[in-house]
Amino acid sequence: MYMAGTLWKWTNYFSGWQERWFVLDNGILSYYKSEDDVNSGCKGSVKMSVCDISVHPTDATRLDLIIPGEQHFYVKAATAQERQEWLVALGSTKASMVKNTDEADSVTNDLLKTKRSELRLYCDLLVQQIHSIKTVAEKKHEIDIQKLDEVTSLLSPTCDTFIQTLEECMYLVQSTTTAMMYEVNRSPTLPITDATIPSSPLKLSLKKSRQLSRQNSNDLLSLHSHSRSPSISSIDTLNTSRQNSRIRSSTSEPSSLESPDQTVPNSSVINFLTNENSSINSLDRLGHVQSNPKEVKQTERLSEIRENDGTKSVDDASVLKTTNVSSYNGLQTETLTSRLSETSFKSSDDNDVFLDPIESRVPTFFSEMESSFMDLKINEDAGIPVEPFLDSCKNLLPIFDKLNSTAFAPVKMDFQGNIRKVRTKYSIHPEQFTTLQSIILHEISKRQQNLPSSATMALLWMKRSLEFISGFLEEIKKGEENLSSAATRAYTASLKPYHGWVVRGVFAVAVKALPYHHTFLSLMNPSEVDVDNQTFYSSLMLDIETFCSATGVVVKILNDFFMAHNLNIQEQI
Ligand SMILES: CCCCCCCCCCCCC/C=C/[C@@H](O)[C@H](CO[C@@H]1O[C@H](CO)[C@@H](O)[C@H](O)[C@H]1O)NC(=O)CCCCCCCCCCCCCCCCC
Repeated sequence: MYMAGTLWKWTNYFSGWQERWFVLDNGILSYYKSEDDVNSGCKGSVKMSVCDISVHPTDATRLDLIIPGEQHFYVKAATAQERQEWLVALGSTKASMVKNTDEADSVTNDLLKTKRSELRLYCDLLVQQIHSIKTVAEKKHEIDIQKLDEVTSLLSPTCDTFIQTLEECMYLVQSTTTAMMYEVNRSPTLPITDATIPSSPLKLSLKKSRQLSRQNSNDLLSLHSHSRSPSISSIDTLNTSRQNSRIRSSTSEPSSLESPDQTVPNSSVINFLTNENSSINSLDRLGHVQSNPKEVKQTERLSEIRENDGTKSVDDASVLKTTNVSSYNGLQTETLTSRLSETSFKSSDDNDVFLDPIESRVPTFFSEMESSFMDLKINEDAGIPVEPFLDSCKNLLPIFDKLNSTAFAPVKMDFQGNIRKVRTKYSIHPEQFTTLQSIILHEISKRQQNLPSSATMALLWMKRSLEFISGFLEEIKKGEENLSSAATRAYTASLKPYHGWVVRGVFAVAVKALPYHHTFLSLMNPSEVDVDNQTFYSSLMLDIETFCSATGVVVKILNDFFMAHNLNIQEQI
């Protein structure tokens, strides 16, 4: 973490507050007479890991750094916002240093010691077994085949266990190293790259970081905790909202709104993704659209039609989506896709007028994704397949680059880091770890599930992140045009309960860097179509609905699993 800027430091009653140039680099905060003096040595410095940070009770620009029993630094920023930026930088530097040196390290070290002694044991066993084989084999004239079989049969499982334990050691070391480097480098000033570990922090002065602010009426300092039951799953919200936006089934009677010039054809609306057609282009896969752009002039019109004609739609796509969730609850889960595909075919068969959805749709960020949660084939026992899940998450990463602000760097790194943690674990035993749940169960059996570097924790935070993303998109779909408000509401209902003040500060900075609604829509628009085109807007809203619905199923399954295994840790980070 690197940060530099002007702060006023309390000197004494005679000189009062003196303007100084402060630099936070590599866990050390140093100050200089001025920016020009940076190369001629600092006037003082403090190591963040040993000092406490406190804010002044009445002065919103002041913060105090205290080395217990030794030294006090009283400093003031130019504005409350600048103080907040310093608090975030200083706080996260301190948090990452303390975290790495303390709990994570000691737990992992203990585990590594255990693993090492296990390895020693298997090694001794191997030596003994080879010795036994040698002894049997040396008796040239009277080789006891049965005995030989017996001693050699032990070799293979011992070798397997040895290798497995060795892999676990490597996993522990690798993920801890990754986590440590990742934590140390975690900073709102890092460049957004796809590199595994960022090589060097991007230097960003306060002047520059102020430019990040584009749109927000939120007060950066409003970091107070909101109470919420974290167990409320987003699926409940999804189900409720879905009831308000039913989509007509192929068999439903035409509603009064279905005059020929304004009909939303049944089949096209219901034509969600299909397994069978997965090779066809993504527009087709997500082709749940109006028949003709002219026919539905506004998205409000579309929802009006849906609300009005939804009452008879027992069989419709929205109900089916809910049915999938109910099926999951009854543990009869089919794939979301196969269920929807049935509907798609049924509706097309039942309708004489089946318009090609491609004609009336335009691509969106979602329809262009190579694969997403809509494509997940959830097992009958609700098992979530690992690779498709990770790919669906990975395909969300480009959004951070589109948002194009360093303020999202820590968020992207965390999300990406978690994908990597799960993938690393999966790669140890791809044949054994077929579902996310199998990975978690394995970690539980090894008592690794609560380690910061565990795949279980990574999945817990990924689930919370997906709840955030879904909540954010739901807000936009509901018509919220202030992205800060949308993000804040989604955040309050998903991640905030688990964040302490430092991380809430990171959110506050990120939310300030959000673009305007119109810019956001253009980021979701991969084609040349005008972003103000109504068909684009309608396509996007429908794609968002599908995305949120499919994500909701996954989140619900994970929620239930975490609850059932007492893994839904409530602690704040
Ligand atoms: C709309 C954009 C707003 C962006 C703001 C998003 C919310 C930011 C929240 C602040 C996150 C700060 C970064 C890191 C925080 C971590 O400390 C925290 C905990 O980390 C976890 O610690 C565990 C214990 O050590 C460890 O085991 C685990 O591995 C580790 O993850 N992590 C988090 O809180 C997770 C934050 C991730 C948030 C992802 C949000 C994704 C936002 C995407 C914006 C896209 C907008 C929607 C468009 C969608 C189009 C598809």
